[in-house]
Amino acid sequence: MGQVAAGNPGGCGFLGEHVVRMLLQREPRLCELRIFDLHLGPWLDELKTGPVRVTAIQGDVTQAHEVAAAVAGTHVVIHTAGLVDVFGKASPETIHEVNVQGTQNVIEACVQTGTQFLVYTSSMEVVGPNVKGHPFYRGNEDTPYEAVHRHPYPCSKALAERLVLEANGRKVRGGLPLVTCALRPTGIYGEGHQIMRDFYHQGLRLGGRLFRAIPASVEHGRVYVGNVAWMHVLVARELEQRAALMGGQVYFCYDKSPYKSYEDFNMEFLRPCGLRLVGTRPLLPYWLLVFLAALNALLQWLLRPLLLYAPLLNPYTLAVANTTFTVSTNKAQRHFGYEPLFSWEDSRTRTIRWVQGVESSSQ
Ligand SMILES: NC(=O)C1=CN([C@@H]2O[C@H](COP(=O)(O)OP(=O)(O)OC[C@H]3O[C@@H](n4cnc5c(N)ncnc54)[C@H](O)[C@@H]3O)[C@@H](O)[C@H]2O)C=CC1
Ligand SMILES: CC(C)[C@@H](O)CC[C@@H](C)[C@H]1CC[C@H]2[C@@H]3[C@H](O)CC4=CC(=O)CC[C@]4(C)[C@H]3CC[C@]12C
Repeated sequence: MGQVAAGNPGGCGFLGEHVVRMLLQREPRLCELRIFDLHLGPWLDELKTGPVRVTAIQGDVTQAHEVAAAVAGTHVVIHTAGLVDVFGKASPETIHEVNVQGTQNVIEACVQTGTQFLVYTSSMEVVGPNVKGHPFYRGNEDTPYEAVHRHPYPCSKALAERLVLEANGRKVRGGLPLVTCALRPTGIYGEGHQIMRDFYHQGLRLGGRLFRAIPASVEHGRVYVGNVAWMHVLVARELEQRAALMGGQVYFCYDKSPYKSYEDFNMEFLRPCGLRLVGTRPLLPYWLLVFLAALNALLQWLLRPLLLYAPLLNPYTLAVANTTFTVSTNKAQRHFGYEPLFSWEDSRTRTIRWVQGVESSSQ
């Protein structure tokens, strides 16, 4: 692959920023990087002084013409843009419009303008946990699992992923085949993770304590944002040479992060920052948590005309947190030589430092 011009819809988000920085640090053939996002970050300005031509484009993936203009002339597109909402902040229609129609617009832009390689950030949620609460224990890309969803977010990710995979092989302008690939991160953590910041602030408000709501036995797969970004860069690099093997494939994003409950895993970073998790088992019975989650959903609906009430606890987040979902796979290693760039110890240290930075900035 010669000189590379890459496009990154969603490049200003939590994952997107790490993908942008990883591309600039570790892709020597990159000559131009276009960052397309609804909300451009101020940090982009510091990137424009380097050897790579960095272009920040403010735009909306739901607007096909804006996407086409941004994609035209690129060699590869890394599509991380999305509405990551499981808290009821956006309507189901908006989630669908951004995540599904927006992805369709990215695909069509590649076809119409001749971009041959598309990497899509999918999600573990395409698989599960399903509405029946079936555990997915150390599963891989081929593990049979009844992927049944009702929530708008997982539904939108599953639809978008299917569009991307079905587009593999379509002829783009110029007659060459489009080569697509979807990456499925499990719960991403690291510098910039808003939910981790929310948990930290919640703990500060509660006198340095968080109260266990989920049994420690319920394990949730997590992956460090730097390793997810690295996997995206590797796929963007290898997709051309390994098109026959990788085209139309899905890959879970994984690293050496330990399998723990969502709350215990968060405490790996919050405990060194002075918080403690109260209770070796859930302090409230599950039926009461279900009631409180339903009450939050009712309050959100009643208050919507006045204000946005979107707490962490709602029926969906409780169900997901309470269902084991862990992956164990090496498909990415087998197909394109992926090895995590950051060890668990390094990932943990970097995340702790970031939370401590949140601590100092909020004092
Ligand atoms: N955060 C997580 O734990 C996981 C995230 N993912 C996926 O990774 C991707 C990135 O997620 P995060 O970085 O966590 O989310 P984020 O919300 O931090 O970033 C999403 C980015 O997309 C942009 N965006 C949203 N709507 C847009 C639109 N209409 N037009 C253009 N840009 C738009 C946002 O401005 C933001 O910069 C998403 O596709 C998400 O589904 C997958 C698995 C886990
Ligand atoms: C209030 C308690 C029940 C608390 O434990 C709730 C935690 C809850 C906010 C998180 C538990 C599992 C998370 C999701 C999981 O990591 C999978 C995801 C994949 C994505 O593509 C986007 C984010 C998320 C849905 C993630 C969101 C936060 C949780 C539901």
